[in-house]
Parts: sequence; structure tokens; C-alpha cells
Amino acid sequence: MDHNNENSVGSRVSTIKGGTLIEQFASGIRPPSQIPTAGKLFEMSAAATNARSSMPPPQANGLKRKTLAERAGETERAAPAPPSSRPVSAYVRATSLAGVPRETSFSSSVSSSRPSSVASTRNVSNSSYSSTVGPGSRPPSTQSYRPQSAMSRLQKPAPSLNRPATSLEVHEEEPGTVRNFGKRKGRTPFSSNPQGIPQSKKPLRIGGSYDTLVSCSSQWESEPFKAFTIREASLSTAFNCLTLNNGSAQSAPKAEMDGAPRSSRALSTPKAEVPQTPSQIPKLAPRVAVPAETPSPSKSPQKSPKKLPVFLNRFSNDVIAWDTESRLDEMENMYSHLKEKWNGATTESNSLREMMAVYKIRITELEAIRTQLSSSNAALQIDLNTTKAQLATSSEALDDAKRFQNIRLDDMQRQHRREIDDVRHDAETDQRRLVREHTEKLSDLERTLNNALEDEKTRHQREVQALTNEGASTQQEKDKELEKQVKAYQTLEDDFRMCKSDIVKEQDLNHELRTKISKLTGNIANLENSVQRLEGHIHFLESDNKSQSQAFADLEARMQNALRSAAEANVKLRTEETLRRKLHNQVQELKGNIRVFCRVRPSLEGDATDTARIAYPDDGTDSKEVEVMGPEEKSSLGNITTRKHPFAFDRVFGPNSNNQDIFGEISQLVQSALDGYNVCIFCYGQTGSGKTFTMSASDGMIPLAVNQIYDTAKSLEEMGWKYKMEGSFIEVYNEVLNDLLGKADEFDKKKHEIKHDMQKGKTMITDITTVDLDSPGKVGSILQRATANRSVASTKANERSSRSHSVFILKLIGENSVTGEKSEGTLNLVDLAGSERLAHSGAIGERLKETQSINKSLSCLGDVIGALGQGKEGGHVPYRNSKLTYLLQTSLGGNSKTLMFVMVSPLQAHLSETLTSLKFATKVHNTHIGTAKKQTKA
Ligand SMILES: Nc1ncnc2c1ncn2[C@@H]1O[C@H](COP(=O)(O)OP(=O)(O)OP(=O)(O)O)[C@@H](O)[C@H]1O
Repeated sequence: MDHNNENSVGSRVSTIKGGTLIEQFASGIRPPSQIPTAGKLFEMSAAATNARSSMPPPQANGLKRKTLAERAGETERAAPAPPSSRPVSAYVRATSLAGVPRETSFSSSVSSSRPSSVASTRNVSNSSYSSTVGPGSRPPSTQSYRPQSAMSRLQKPAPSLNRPATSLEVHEEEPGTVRNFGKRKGRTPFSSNPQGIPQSKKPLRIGGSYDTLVSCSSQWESEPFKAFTIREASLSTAFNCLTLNNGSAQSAPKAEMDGAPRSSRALSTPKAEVPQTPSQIPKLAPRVAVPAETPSPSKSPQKSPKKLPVFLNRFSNDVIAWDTESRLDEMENMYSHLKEKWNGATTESNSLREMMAVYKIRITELEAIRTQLSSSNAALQIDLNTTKAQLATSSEALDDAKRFQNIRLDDMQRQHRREIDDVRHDAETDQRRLVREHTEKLSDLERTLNNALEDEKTRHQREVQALTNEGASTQQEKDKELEKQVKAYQTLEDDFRMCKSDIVKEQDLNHELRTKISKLTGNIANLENSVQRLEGHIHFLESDNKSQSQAFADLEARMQNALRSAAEANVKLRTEETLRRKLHNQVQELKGNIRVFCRVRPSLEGDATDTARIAYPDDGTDSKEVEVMGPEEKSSLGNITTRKHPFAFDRVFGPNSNNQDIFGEISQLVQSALDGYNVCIFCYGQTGSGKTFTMSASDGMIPLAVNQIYDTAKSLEEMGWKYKMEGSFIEVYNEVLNDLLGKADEFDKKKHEIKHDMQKGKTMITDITTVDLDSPGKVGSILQRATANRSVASTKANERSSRSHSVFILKLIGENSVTGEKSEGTLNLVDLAGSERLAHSGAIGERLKETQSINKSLSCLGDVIGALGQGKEGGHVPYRNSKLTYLLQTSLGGNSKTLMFVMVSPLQAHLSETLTSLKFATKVHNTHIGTAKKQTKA
């Protein structure tokens, strides 16, 4: 619909409401009111109204409406014609004012001789207007004189009880129903065209509910009514729009668009909303009252077909419009249609009622739940209050109990203090008494003892005399025995000296041979030079000079001799080397497979000034004795005495000795490792006695040993020996092995297992880092790495280096490419954990565990050495008792060489530990016996 149309529709709506239709239609379409409104016209409208009201409600209050036939005969209550802008023709005015009967008016209208083209336009307008809008367009004043019409109800709804709903009322509320009324109104005047005007069976449908009107008009569509038809169509459309926009039915067009049946839409407005929550229980939508009246076919205008009202138009007099049969059919259709609607509404109403019932039940249920929840909430509230009250009571009781307890505690403390004071007082009294008694007893005892001493002295003198006599005879026997022992000792010493001189000789021989070899090597080089020179001469002297040839042969022979003797010297040298190894091992065995060295460290700057008295009785080149003055002891007589503790070891190094001096003594053992023996050198002593300094300092045993091995291996290359050196560094902490060259964060987590190959005398440790020592410089980096890892693993409370054993393992694998000899020796350099005793350490917790572990492994080491010292072949040696001894199994006992350094602190404060360490070392030293056995075997 275009804008103009909208405007026109709007204007028309207002026009209908205001009843001033004529002015509104001035724009565009000629209003029908321009046609004079005569009494006939009124009658026709009334007839239309009557037709619409032919469906009285079933419960009509008994007021019988007049039939069309009855009304047809009624005198018109004249209504003034609407104002017209056009001059009313005399003909029309006469008709209107005269109030002539319809038939007359109709006939006069028909007899009009006006040109049909003009008349048709006007007639259609009039017809449409009168049939659709009807009397409603008339001034309200006229309504009192005429029967109730649809339009009158449109303006002012009448009470439903007094009169039935009219078609226009339904038209307002139910746009769908309008079509019937439109049809009904529009058809009647033209359906029986007495002039034989051609009727079209096919109505022209332009729009909406007023198509009937158009259908009526279409009767005139044949010539000469073409123009009229176009006008009629526009009017129909306009009225259709009027209906759609009217009042409460504004939503109807949309409903039509949605395809919903009009009747049901009208009935169901306003739409009931289904609630989302139970609280919003839906209420039945206010229902539009379904018109109770059902159009009754019995009241159909067919009862008085002859008195049917006729629309007043130009042709009113020509046409008698009433088709009873079709009207009846139509009404029946309408009836059935309304009935259907009624049934539909009833069904919907029932379903809504059911729904309401369901929601009511739901409401009841929810009410019940709410009541239940409220009661449980109240009960819980009561519980809560009770609990709170109990809590308050309990806390009060607790406070009381606390107060009471504190008071009791104070009382007890006071009582306790009093008791202590009493006891102290008693004790002091007792002490004084006891001292007094004791002093008395002491003086008695002194007296008694003096007497006894005198007696004893005399008895002793007598005994001494007797013993002197006895001793003289025993002395003589002892002297004889001693002489024998001295002789045996001298014999042994001679043997040893001989061995020593043999070794010296061998060493001299070795040296000589080396000198010879170097000389021979020089000779060979000289000879080779001579050969080259001679070869030059050969060319020159190849002039068959006999003498020259002879000289050449001589030279050749000499060269061959020199080469032979060089080869012999090399062979001899290798034999000598093998012999040297043997002799070296013999010497080491003679020295003892388990040797003990003692080293006393010097006093350091930060040390306490109070140093222990340590003497070196045989201080000189080969010091072997050390004497430690024990702590002062007070005799019962008050005399202060000190005991000397003499100890003897294989070597004793005083505080002035340095690491080089010490290494000079152990270098022979390092040589043994190169020769294919397992060597174990460990430092034993309390914390701070110098173990780490001796082992791992930059000039300690580890770097010096590696350097020596490196140098020696290089010199042995001349004799065909090639060595491979592998180093690894292990820590034994709390009986767990750690890789000091591995990752510090894997400490105490990664498991390492010890595996022995007893046949080859080899030890393997799983998952351990091994570094190839292809240059002596590598040792420094290894030591640094190990120290760094140890410091990472240690905490403030745990100086790890003192609390764990560290073992530097150096594997020396040698092979002689000339002789095919192979050797595999291992040098173990062990820095043991501090040996302080458990009782002295005062350790607790983790420290206690460490100390226990250290003590255990050190005592196991002592046990192993002790068992080895007993020398029983096949006897059990308890290596497995600790991780340390098990790790060193192949380097302790058997063919291996063991050297123990006992490290001594010079401090008086450490005296007790010093004595313990020296006693332990003495025990180890006394296990020398194994050596003699080997010597015998050899
Ligand atoms: N012969 C020595 N000459 C000079 N200083 C020494 C000597 N022996 C040890 N020291 C110094 O004494 C201190 C303690 O020595 P060291 O750490 O070697 O003792 P330790 O017995 O190995 O202790 P720990 O078991 O805790 O490792 C160090 O500062 C070290 O330099």
C-alpha cells in the first residue's frame, strides 16, 4: 500500500468515527454522500442493518426484531441527509424529502434518464457507502429515528443483553467476519437486475473483506459501466483498509499475513502468556466474548423476500435486489462457520482450564514444599542457636579451666621452689656434715696408711732383696736369649741389607743399561750418518777400487754389529725392566703390603696457642717414632704426672715436612700401580688434621701421583709400553655412593653399584663418570669439579667434606707392543671422613647418623685390615660390612699395596683424638706380618 493510500485509509477511519465522511472523501474519490439521501436510502440502510442483525443471540431477551418485510412497511424516521458539496438534484431531493415508499423511489430512480456513465459513478459510490458504512455515516441525530444499525453500535456499543451483536460489531472485532456482511450488503441491490444488466459470475476481487462489494459492483463491469467498476474497486480497497485499521483489530492484518484463521485470532486476543516459573502461574487470557447469538436461518430475510430493503442508488428503482436462496446459503455457511469457531473456542477454553488446573496443582505442591522448607529452616535456626549457646558455654568452661589450671600451675611452681629451697638447705647441711666426717676419716686413714706404709716399706725391702737375688740369675738367662735374638735380627738385617744392595745394584745396572742404550742410540745415529756419508763415497769409489770396497764392507759389518748390539741392548733393557718390576715388587713386599705413615701438621695461624707436646725421638732422615705426652694426671696424693705415649710407624713426618717429602716416600707405590698392582693410599685422622691438604692440595698426593705416572709412562714408551689413564672420583656419604664428577643434583639420588671381577682383580662402579687423563693438567680440573660438587651438596650445618669419604680412583692400563705384556693397576687415593668419636662429637640428629656411619665404616676398615693381618688363607675378610671396604676390596689385601697416613693435629685440645688415631694406626701397623709370609713364599 502506498503512502497516499495509507493516508486515505487513516482519514477514512477517522471519518467513520466522527461520522463526517463526506468531507474526508473530498480528496480523490467522490463521496457517496454527494448523492442526496432520501427516505428510500434510509430504508435501504435499515434493510441492510436488518439483514446484519438477522442473527440474534440464542439468549435474546425476548425482544423480537422486526423482519425485513416488517420493516419495509415502516414509516421512515427521517434523517437529515449528510451535508453535500454538490447541489442535490431536484429529483433526488424530491425523493428524499417526500419519504416515498421504497418501491416508488426505486422505480423513480430506475426511470431516470441520466446518462449511464455519470450515474454509474455516483451510484457505485452511493451503493458502496450505504451498504458498507450504512447509516453510521449519518449524523447522530438521525439515529434515534431509525432502528439499531451496525454503525451505530460501532460508535457506541450497546449492551449485549438488550440487543444482539450486529454485523458491524463483529466487523470491528473480527475482521475475518466482515467479508460475509460486505457480501450480503453489496449483493442485494444488484443481484436481481430488472434491466437485464449483464452480470458477471466472476467477482472482481481487489482486496480484503470487502470483495463482496466489488463483486456486486462487478455486475456493472460490462459496457457502459467500466468507469464505474474502477471507482468501485478503489472504494472497496479503502473500506477494506478501514476495517483492518479499526480499533482493537489492528493486529488482524498481521494475523492474516501469518496465515492464522481470523476468527481464532480474534478469540484468542489478548494472548495468554505462559509463565517461566511456577510463581508466575498463568491466568487464562481474558476471552473475547464469543457472540452468543448464532445467525438463525429462520430469521433470514427470505421470509419476506418481497420487502427486502434496497440500497438507494441511481439504479435503486431499476433493481429489485434480493436473492433468497443464496442469502440463505450464505447464512448457513456463516452459521456453520461460527459454530466451528465456537467449538474451537470451547476446546481452547477447556485446554486452558486444564492447564490452569495443572498449574494450580503445581502451585499447591510448591506451597507445600515452601512450607516444608520454612519449617526445616526454622528447625535448623533453632539448632544453630542451640549450638551457638553450647559453644559459648564450652568456651566459658574452657576459659575457667585455663584459669584454674594456671592457678594450679602457679601453686605448684611456688611449692616446687619451696621444696627445692628445702632440699638445697638440707643438702648443704649434709655436705658440711659429710666434709667434717670425711676430714676426720681422712686424718684417721692417713695415720693408718702411714703405719701401713712403714710396714710395707720394710716388707718391700725384704722382697726387693729377694728379687734382686732371683733377678740376677734370670738376667743371665735373658741376656743369653737376647744375644740369640740380636743375632737373628742381625741376620735378618744382613738379608735386608743384601736385598737392598741387590736392589741398588739392579738400579745401578738399570741405570747403566739405560746409559748404554742411550749411547747405543747415539752410536746408531752416528752410524746412520756415516752410512749416508759412506753411501756418497760408494758412488765415488765405485771405480772398482778394491781397498775402497774393503773399507766399505768393513763399515757395513761394523754398522750391522752396532745394530745388533743395539737390538740386544734393547732386549736386555726390556728384560731388565721386567726384572726391575719384579724386584720393585719384592722390595715393596719387604717393606710391607700394609704400611703406616704418620704426619703431624704444623700449628696454623688461627689455631689455639695451646699445643700438645709431641716429640720425635729419632728425628733425622728416616724418622719412625713419635712420642705424645698424654694429659696431666693427678695422683691421689696430689702429684701431677704426665704419661708418655710412644708410637712407631714406617715413617713419621713432623710438622716441618712438606707434601713433596711425603710423595718421595709413596712414589714407589705409585710405580707399583704402573707396574700393574692395585695400590690403596688413605688418610686417616680427625677433622682438621690435614687429610685433604695431604691428598688434594695443589701439591698433594693426587696431583703428584698423576704427574709421576704421566712422566714414567712417557719414559716407558721407549721400551714399548703404552699407557692409558682413567680417573674417577667417588664419595661415600652415609653408606651411599656419589659421583663427584657427575651432576651435583643427582647426589644421594642416583644409585651406583659396585661390581668386582675377583679373577682379574678389577672393580667396576655402575653409572660413574670416568675421565681420560691424557694430560697431567686434567687432574687440576677434576679436583676442582669434585670440590665444587661437594660444596653444592653440603649445607651450612653439614660440612660434607669432613663427613664423607672421598676416593680418587686412577686406573692404569698398560700394554707393551714389543713384548706383548699387559698390565692393569689401580691407584686409590682415599680421603677418609673425620675420625672423631661419637661420644666426643656430641652429635645429634643428622649429624649422629653421619657420625655413626663414619664410625661404622672406619671400624669396618680396621676389621678388614685386622682380618688381612691375621693372614689366614681363605679366611673371611669382612669387606661387605661397609660400602668403603667393599669398594676397596680389590685394593686391600692380596697382592695389593696399602698405605695408611695417620694425620695428627698438634693441638692440645685434640690430644685425646690424636691418641685414639695413633692407637688405631698402631693396630694397622702391627699387621705387617703378611709381608714376611710373602717373603717366605717367594
Ligand atoms: N702440613 C700442613 N701444612 C700447612 N697447612 C696444613 C697442613 N695440613 C693441614 N693444613 C691446613 O689445616 C687446615 C685443615 O686441613 P684439612 O682440611 O686438610 O684437614 P682434614 O683433616 O682433611 O679436614 P676435613 O676432614 O674436615 O677435610 C687446612 O686449612 C689446611 O690448609
